[in-house]
Amino acid sequence: MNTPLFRHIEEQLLCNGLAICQPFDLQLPSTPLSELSHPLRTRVLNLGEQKKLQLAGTGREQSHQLNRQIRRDRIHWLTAQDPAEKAWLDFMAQLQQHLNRTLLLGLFSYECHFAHYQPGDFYQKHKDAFSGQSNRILSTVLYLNPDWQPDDGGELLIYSDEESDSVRSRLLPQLGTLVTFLSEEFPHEVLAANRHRYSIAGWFRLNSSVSNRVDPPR
Ligand SMILES: O=C(O)CCC(=O)C(=O)O
Ligand SMILES: [Fe+2]
Repeated sequence: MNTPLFRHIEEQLLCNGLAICQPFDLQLPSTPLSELSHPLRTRVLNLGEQKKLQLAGTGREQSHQLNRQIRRDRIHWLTAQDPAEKAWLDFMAQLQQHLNRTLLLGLFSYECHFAHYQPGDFYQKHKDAFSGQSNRILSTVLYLNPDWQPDDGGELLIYSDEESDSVRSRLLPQLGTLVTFLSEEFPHEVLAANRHRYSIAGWFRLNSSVSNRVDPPR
């Protein structure tokens, strides 16, 4: 059922290391992303009301104060307990299977969290993985904001490489847009918005188990 979408992601990843899927892409007449996104937006709004979104960190050793200079979002990890969250995890499990079959990526697990950026919040230029130091291989972001306008800000900037400041893609966080990219390849940055900005950021990982110890997700 999701084959055209998965094939689109597969082909773009193969050519560019980066795949952008927009809900009204004419090449993808029946993308399920809009359908999946609505209940996920409702869910993250509820989590916000229940104060279940927590300040995010960027690494265990870093102090809270330093984190605040790098990223300002609040997060909540998805689990299969909630039906909307489970639907997203199931969908990503299908994508994992597809990419392993077609691109032989050896993706082993997927972890993801909701993120809420309040007006003015940002995430400075960073990479999600550094070669040899992490088993995060593929990053994904699904956006959950209906009617996002260019004036609202909050774009995701994806840079060509570490050295240059040349922006390869600039993306509005529009409801149902999904971006997938190789975690070690692309530095990226979230610009401050003047609206509340919701998303699901996730990572496929390789298995880095040693001596029969299976690496836990996260
Ligand atoms: O929300 C986005 O556009 C990207 C978020 C991000 O880069 C991250 O959470 O690592
Ligand atoms: Fe990131």
